[in-house]
Amino acid sequence: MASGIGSQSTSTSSPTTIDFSKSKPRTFVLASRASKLAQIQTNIVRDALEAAFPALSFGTSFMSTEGDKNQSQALYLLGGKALWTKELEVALKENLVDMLVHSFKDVPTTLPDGCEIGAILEREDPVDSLVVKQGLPFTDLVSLPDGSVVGTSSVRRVAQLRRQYPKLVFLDVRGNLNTRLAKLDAPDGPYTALILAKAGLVRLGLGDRITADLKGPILYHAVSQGALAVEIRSNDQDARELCRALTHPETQWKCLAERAMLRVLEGGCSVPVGVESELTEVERDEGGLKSARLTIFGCVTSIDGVGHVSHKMDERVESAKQAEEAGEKLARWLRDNGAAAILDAITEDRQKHAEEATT
Ligand SMILES: NCc1[nH]cc(CCC(=O)O)c1CC(=O)O
Repeated sequence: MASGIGSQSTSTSSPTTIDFSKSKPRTFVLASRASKLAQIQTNIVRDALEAAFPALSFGTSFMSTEGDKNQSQALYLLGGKALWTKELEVALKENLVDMLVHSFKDVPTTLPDGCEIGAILEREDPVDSLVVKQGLPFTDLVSLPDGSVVGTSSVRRVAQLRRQYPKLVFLDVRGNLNTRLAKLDAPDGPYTALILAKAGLVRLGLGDRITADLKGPILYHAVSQGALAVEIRSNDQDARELCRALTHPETQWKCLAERAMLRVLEGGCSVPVGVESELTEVERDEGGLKSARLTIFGCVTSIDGVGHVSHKMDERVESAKQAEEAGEKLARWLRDNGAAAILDAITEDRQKHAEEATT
């Protein structure tokens, strides 16, 4: 019998009618990256599963991914690969684990064959936050002195902020959140401030480090930022059934619309695409979310911050699929109105760097 942490799951059957009370006991192993944030997020999902299915048992397993190991190369150049998910997906497919817990924004818009998103949990506040070095008096981006060094490894943040704050200097900063904050506060360190996702700080109990929240039009957040997703094997009916109970439909509709936009723009996790979405006039029935008005804003910015295309759409949607279609439509508008040229230039630049690195 499978039991304990990191144990191999032995159940491979997929019953057509699921009756967990009668089926053989099976421990569902949840897995994620090994960072403190990833572990906290995995525990959030495990707690939710235990609360919903008290008769079942759940274990956890943590591993490091390429994104954790490769701390030297700029994320911009590593862009487009499944940096934070690939090793985990291999373990999932080999039945070593059963459910992967991801920050949804780190999940590529196309999943490997045999894997699917089973659950999308309620989103934390998706905005980015400014975190100023301990002891400094600055309260927002405007108050930072000329030449201040702002740490972030995200091309989206750099591109959007360069446009509006040419006085600031942007510098890569890598490592998990605690490492980054230690680099920020180091007395002789270069950084005056960092830009970090609010959700990660809040989940780590570091919300008191937030100096200011940044949202549009100053900074549009990343696709799916702030939401957790659970990835499962497509043939694991039991896991799918469990996951269904965890999904927060409003978050699902918004995040799927945002991801559909990104997929059409053919960007990975590290392209300068910003988004904000909202559901209003929400109608519900016994089946859950029935219809809502989806307002979705999307933008694509060139790396130097000079080129910028944005658009906002508003549509009545009656399913997750229709929300995705709205996201796709927004992406096509952006592509046809200048985003294609910006993204092509980035692809070319990445290829140039890759060639230089190998010759
Ligand atoms: N790989 C970075 C990453 N992926 C998810 C989060 C934060 C949590 C979230 O967006 O759900 C972060 C840290 C950050 O961007 O500051």
